[in-house]
Amino acid sequence: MSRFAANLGFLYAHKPFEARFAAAAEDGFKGVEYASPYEWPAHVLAQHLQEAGLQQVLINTPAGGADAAGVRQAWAQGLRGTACLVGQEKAFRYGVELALEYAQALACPRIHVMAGVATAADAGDRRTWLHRLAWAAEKAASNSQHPVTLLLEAINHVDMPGYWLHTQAQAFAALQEIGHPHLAMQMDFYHCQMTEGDALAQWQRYAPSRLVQHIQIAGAPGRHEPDVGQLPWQELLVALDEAAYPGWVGLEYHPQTTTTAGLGWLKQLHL
Ligand SMILES: O=C(O)C(=O)[C@@H](O)CO
Ligand SMILES: [Mg+2]
Repeated sequence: MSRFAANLGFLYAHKPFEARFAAAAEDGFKGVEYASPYEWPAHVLAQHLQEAGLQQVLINTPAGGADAAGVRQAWAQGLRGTACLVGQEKAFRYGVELALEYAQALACPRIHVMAGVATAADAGDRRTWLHRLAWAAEKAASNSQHPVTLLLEAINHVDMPGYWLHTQAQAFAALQEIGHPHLAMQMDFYHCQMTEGDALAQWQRYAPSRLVQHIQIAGAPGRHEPDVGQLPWQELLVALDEAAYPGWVGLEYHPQTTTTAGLGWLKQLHL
């Protein structure tokens, strides 16, 4: 299962977080991703990765907060990133710098930069978003020991109402406008299917640009295993092969029963 990564925020959810690394390795995964490493010291997570023989393939910037306590509370407070929120300059910069520190400690090459949810108090601003992404990309590029690629992910409004970045077209236009080699696209086929209705067509539209550098997958609707629902998951995996997609596919779904029992769709691929 060389290119499939277990999302430890979603999979093995019945186990304590620390135990999910070994569980993923036992199921044959070589890579893991999770949105928020910030509840644990980076060296503790690095130890879990090393003991389980896993690579960290993706983390997110914090959901919000301009200091350590703020970062820990942000998700529960309903924050989902700060990049487009005008009033959140300090939190945005703090979050990017913290994410870069964690990425280096975990040898993680990709960071998803969360855009934020528009509110009545802060509606979000495209120019602010683009300007901050350009600043963050320069930061990500400037660490010669561990350069990182920053990713933009469109998230659907059923799961995350008001999320600023919700279409592939928005992400693609921003990337073209900024044109920075350390900025790329994270295409989550579940969100794609929920918002645009045709994940395969979206993949075919954006694949030639080579800007899609991380993929996530779940069945739609429902966000269970890819073979539950209408997602054309087999055609999508064939299309990734045809395009020689070199990256990871993160399994970001809520298993219907247990994670291991629900891996039949993957095992049948004989990887
Ligand atoms: O919700 C998703 O989809 C993600 O990939 C997360 O990173 C956002 O929390
Ligand atoms: Mg996702």
